[in-house]
Amino acid sequence: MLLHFTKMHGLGNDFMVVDMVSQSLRLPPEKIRRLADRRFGVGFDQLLLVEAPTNPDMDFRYRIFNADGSEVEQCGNGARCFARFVRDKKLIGRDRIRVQTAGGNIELNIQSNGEVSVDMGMPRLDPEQVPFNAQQRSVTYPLKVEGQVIEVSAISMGNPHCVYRVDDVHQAPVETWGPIIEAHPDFPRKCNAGFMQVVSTDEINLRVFERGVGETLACGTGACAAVVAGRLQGLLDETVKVNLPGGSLFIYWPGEGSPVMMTGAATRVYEGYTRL
Ligand SMILES: N[C@@H](CCC[C@H](N)C(=O)O)C(=O)O
Repeated sequence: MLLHFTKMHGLGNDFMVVDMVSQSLRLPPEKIRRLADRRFGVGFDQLLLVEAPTNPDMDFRYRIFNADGSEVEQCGNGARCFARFVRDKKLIGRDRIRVQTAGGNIELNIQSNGEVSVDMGMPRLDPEQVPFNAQQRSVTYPLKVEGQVIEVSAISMGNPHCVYRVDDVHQAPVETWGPIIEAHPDFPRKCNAGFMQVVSTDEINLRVFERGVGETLACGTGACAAVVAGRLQGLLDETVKVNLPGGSLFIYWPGEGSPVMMTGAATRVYEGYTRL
């Protein structure tokens, strides 16, 4: 059987996007891992499925699978690509698109310059919502990593994030501590490990070791979580430029009680068919 897909990326965080409204197929985890393989398959960080909504107030259901085959709740860079995909394929005629995800409903807005703004919803800050093992909510929490105790933020953007502030992202122990933090027992559903350098009150540098993938060139939900973490620590303004290895995003978060807004590029690379 042939599967039709579109290869897209958001700042180098790359996706295989599949229209499941007009195609029907089963993609078990071992098949997803094979497709994600950069030598034996198409190669991607996440597989994004475009489905009909189960909630009549929504336009689509957006499902996300990591390269390791696990289904996850949210993906920010993927959301921007999702918007471009459904618009370019004429699956919808509007630039404002409401999407249902396992991590909550989000709203996507395609702008006249082609960039996409996403209302990513409210950050979840209570430890049980992340989920994170702590007795009570705090701005930062101690976390034991390789015999050292570091201070981190634990935030859910629909999916779990740990944000650790470093002096210089280029020197940060992303390759060594990333996998340890990702699988840390205090994050019972694992987490995406962000390493954030505050450059000024309106700019940060960020590297993210993503759950189920490894370090990616960009992570949209990671950028949102980092800005929330920085704002709660009193370090950042409402609008922050987030520099990731693959490019920059703009994140706007006025504070608690408000949703996080993310704006950035979404790029189509090519379309293809692959045999399943
Ligand atoms: N690349 C994403 C996040 C994808 C999901 C993540 N790896 C997880 O397991 O939660 C983004 O842009 O947000």
